[in-house]
Amino acid sequence: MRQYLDLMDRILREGVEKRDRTGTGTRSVFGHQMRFDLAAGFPLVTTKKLHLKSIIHELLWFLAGDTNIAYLKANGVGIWDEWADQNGDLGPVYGAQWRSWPTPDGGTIDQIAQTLDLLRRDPDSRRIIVSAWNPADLPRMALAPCHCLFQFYVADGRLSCQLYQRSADVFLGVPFNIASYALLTLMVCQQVGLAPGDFVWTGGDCHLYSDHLDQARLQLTRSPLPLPALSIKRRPATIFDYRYEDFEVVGYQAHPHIPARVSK
Ligand SMILES: Nc1nc(=O)c2c([nH]1)NC[C@@H]1CN(c3ccc(C(=O)N[C@@H](CCC(=O)O)C(=O)O)cc3)CN21
Ligand SMILES: O=c1ccn([C@H]2C[C@H](O)[C@@H](COP(=O)(O)O)O2)c(=O)[nH]1
Repeated sequence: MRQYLDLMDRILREGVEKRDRTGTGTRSVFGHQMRFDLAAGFPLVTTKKLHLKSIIHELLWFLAGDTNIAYLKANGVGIWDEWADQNGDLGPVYGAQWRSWPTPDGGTIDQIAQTLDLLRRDPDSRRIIVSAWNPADLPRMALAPCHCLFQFYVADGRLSCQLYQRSADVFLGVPFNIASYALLTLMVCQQVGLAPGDFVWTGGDCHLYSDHLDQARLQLTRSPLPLPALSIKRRPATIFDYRYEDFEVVGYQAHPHIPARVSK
């Protein structure tokens, strides 16, 4: 994961100080791209230990179209707690937009089902896109989508995915976001019968919060370890039928975890 260390290093060297919505303050660069060959290993950060558990459950929760934290809490995942209301609701965030984007006539669009259908029918299409950025719904969302648009691409029997992330908490959020989309791409590969290609991460406002700078510097003193592999133990009937137990990370070696405060 040299790519990830390079991004932190770039922000520390070139980043400008920038105030932000949360009041914490950041160092920020605008526009950055990283590429991960999914055939070369699963891109899970090795310079601090990450728990794939939260990442897997969050992705299954998005795919289920769920926007209430009850499922996450039931599985010991607390990453969305701070943003939920008294009933656990987050408003029409990722899951709602992915699975039931509202149409003007009162219907809904299942962007995930359409994406799998399009990948099978017309893999050369340049329109295989899922967008969570729904301006009409933004006022009702607890947090505007950060990973807001992704596109699939098929060439030489390999499936690639590119994400546009408009706002990137590089220390806490980005390791989650990379692993999550890498996992989603492997699941889609399995479903449509393609080999894994690249995951391309494109960031807009890429920032380190001012209370993450020491943690970032500590991480930069560490050497990346070989990437683990991600094994999917079963081929479920559809993209919506995966369970937590279907996934296993094999050979994950990592430096110790580095705690950090999340800005709200
Ligand atoms: N400021 C901010 N950064 C984010 O990354 C972020 C938000 N807000 N709001 C919405 C979601 C929630 N996300 C989060 C929230 C917390 C952690 C976090 O605390 N991670 C810890 C371990 C948590 C765990 O596995 O239970 C870490 O050390 O990675 C990560 C992503 C990503 N998003
Ligand atoms: O998946 C996620 C979700 C959120 N973030 C970060 C990026 C920002 O630090 C905040 C969102 O604040 P905005 O003012 O709405 O940009 O959360 C992330 O990195 N990944």
